[in-house]
Amino acid sequence: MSDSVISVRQLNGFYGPRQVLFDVNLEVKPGEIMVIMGASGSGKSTLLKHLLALQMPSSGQVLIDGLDVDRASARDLKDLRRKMGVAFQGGALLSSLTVGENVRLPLEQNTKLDKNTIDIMMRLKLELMNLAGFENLMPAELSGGMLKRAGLARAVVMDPKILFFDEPSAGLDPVTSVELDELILKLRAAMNMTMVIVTHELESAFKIADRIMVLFDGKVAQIGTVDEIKQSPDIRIQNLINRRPRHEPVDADAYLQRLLTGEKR
Ligand SMILES: Nc1ncnc2c1ncn2[C@@H]1O[C@H](COP(=O)(O)OP(=O)(O)OP(=O)(O)O)[C@@H](O)[C@H]1O
Repeated sequence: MSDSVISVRQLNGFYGPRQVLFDVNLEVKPGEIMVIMGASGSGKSTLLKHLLALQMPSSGQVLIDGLDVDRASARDLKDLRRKMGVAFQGGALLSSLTVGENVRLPLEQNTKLDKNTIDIMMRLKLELMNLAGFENLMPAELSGGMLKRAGLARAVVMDPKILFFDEPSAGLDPVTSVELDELILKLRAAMNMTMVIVTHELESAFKIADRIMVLFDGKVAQIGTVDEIKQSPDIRIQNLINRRPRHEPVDADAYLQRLLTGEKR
């Protein structure tokens, strides 16, 4: 028995005949923030789809909160989905509803709670996201950072056990992005939620992650703490975190200059 909230074992994922995930293993512990990084096309979104039970393993196992998603009944999957909060870029707020109505929506659709209780829960989550008093505004009236926070409030309004967050910093300026990172940490502290976050932003990853998983071409390159990843002996990871291209173009003039002067790089 493992005490992991998420266990991925030897997962192989395909789109039709094309394999995009190869023998992926991952354990996420309760209350842990796991950040998934990797170049574009490395399989991050596909892995997320497996973790959300939107895609089933071709081989291998995905256990979420102890449930083997591939063997679970429709009813079990429905119950499982209630324990998962999702804040995705595509999952923007509904523009015709107020911020408050958007945040209330999951409670209205999935619970039989009365209006007052739903109201209190909505306000609590908005307050946690520093959006107290904004419930009557329309999404179009919010800034990019506020929209993200409102989306996050909606994702956690049902008190999920696990939060999945895709690209929290995308489209945000650096200051707003730092504020959002702080809110993510505050949220974890307040709700002791397990989180899986996909991000391209190194600074953000290093700030919020307990551990980072790095994917390359559908394979796990490394899973480790921030320090372990920073000191990784894997040259691909060093390239990723130092933002060097995979194959550095050779600058003939500079090379000749170094050769002539004996200067080291
Ligand atoms: N619906 C699909 N059908 C076929 N191939 C797909 C599909 N979605 C993704 N792929 C392919 O699977 C591979 C992994 O894609 P995925 O979107 O998981 O990567 P990613 O790391 O999330 O990329 P990005 O950072 O650009 O979002 C890519 O080669 C992609 O072209």
